[in-house]
Amino acid sequence: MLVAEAEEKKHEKERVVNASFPPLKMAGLSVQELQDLCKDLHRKIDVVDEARYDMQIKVAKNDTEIQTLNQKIIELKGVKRPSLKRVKKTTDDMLGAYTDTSKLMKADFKANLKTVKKEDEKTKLLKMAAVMLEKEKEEKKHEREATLNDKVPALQLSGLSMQDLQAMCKELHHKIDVVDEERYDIDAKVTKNNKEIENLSLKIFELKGKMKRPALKRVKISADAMLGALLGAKVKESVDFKANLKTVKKEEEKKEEVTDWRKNVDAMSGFCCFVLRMSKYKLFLLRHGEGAWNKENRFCSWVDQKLSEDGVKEAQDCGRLLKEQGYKFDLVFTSILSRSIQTAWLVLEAMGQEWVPVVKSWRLNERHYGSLIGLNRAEMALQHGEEKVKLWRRSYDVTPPPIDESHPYFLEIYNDRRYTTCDVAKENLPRAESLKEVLDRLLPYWDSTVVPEIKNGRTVLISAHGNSCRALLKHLEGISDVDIASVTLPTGIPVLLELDENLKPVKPRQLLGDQAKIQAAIKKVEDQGKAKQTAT
Ligand SMILES: O=C(OP(=O)(O)O)[C@H](O)COP(=O)(O)O
Repeated sequence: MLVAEAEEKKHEKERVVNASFPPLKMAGLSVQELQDLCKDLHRKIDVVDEARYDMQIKVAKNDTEIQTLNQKIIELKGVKRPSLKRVKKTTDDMLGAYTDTSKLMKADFKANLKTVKKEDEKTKLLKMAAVMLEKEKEEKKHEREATLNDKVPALQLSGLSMQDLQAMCKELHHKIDVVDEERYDIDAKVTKNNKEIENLSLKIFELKGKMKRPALKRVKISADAMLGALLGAKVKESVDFKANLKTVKKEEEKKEEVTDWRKNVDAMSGFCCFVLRMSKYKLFLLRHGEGAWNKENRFCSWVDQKLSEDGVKEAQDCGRLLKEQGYKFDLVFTSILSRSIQTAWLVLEAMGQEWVPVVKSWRLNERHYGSLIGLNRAEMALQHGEEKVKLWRRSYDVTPPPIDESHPYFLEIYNDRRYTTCDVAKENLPRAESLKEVLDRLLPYWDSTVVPEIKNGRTVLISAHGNSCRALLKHLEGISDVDIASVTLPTGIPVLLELDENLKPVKPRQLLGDQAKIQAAIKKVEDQGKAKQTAT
């Protein structure tokens, strides 16, 4: 069976590599055409070689991460790691160590930082560490360029005969195959490593014990509705029977709190009240196109993933649709995560409105999922049950356990230079958030920065994330804490809100595009929390 599997993998590899670079056809080509072919093949080697190089770096990074996670598991299982030696060092010694790269690897930041008492000394050290990291990044960049140039030297075509050119084409074509095969193998290793990291993270999560049980929300619900639910009638999944049974004391408690503006509207006989209020402003909310981790069904949150190929297409389609419908933007707001910025750029490009200013703020970032970051939703559902995953994902005021320094993505997030540019100090940035906490950090920005622009008559696009957009929708539409759980936004679909002079919606939100496809996309996002599937 193992042999058969290996054979199958070999064929798959050959199929993929051959499909990317079909056999060489040189018959009947002129000298000029052969030269062009050489250039084209040379460029392709560059592209494949760059991809190969980047993946190799990722493999090295993943290997280190796997080692760290394994170590963490050993620790959590109770086998003690030899304790770090807390060397008392003066600030000057430490600064010396940081400027001397040979000593840098040995410096134990955590232990030493604790010994440095004065705040200004700590700041000095952190600044030095930031400079070092920046320098290291630059060095890596140069190393990458040098390695790639070595591997694929510049093309020399002048003075070559037709025969020479044909030989060179063959050589280059062969080289592409070699590099592409290497790239394929490394790609397979990256996938394997990612899976392993995911499993190890899950194991750590398990070992750290069960998550804090979220406080149950006491929803007042009528006795009839509860009986209906018990008898199988369609009710909201978020209903908590135990809590409800305790709250239902008398039949008079049938009165349901209605804070959702749409319910108020229904209560006032349908849409009649909309026509009484004029639509003054149009506001567009957009959850970015599909990101790499949306595809892998992992909680992405503050990890900076780029758009997947499908995500790029979604953003471009969104821009084309908005253009077709004649919309024009004056200002775009994004988070400081690449996937929302990339989406804004692609939308503007597809609309031919690249000149429109784009303003970024961490306050539009995705909800901080704390220690859940990086974990696979379907696997979490398998371990903890779908209901629990739904609570973590959709309840309004449940905060997941915070991310801590041992989390595999902690440093990647908090060492990122972008978080030194925020309007709050890095140490005060969230370590985990409920949707409520997202709204709490988003509202001051909305009120102080976005609202004045809208009221000045600017048509605004907010290119952000599933949960930052949901938080804003909750605020604008007055959706209740309970009902917000059933609001799901698919990626790459623009949401149009028409607002009156007080920025209150005058009609239901419109998700623009093919409605059947939108419904299917919403279902796909909801199903991400189901145990059955592991990736989309
Ligand atoms: O990164 C995320 O959202 P995003 O793709 O909108 O940026 C979250 O992981 C979304 O997860 P959720 O749909 O389970 O709330």
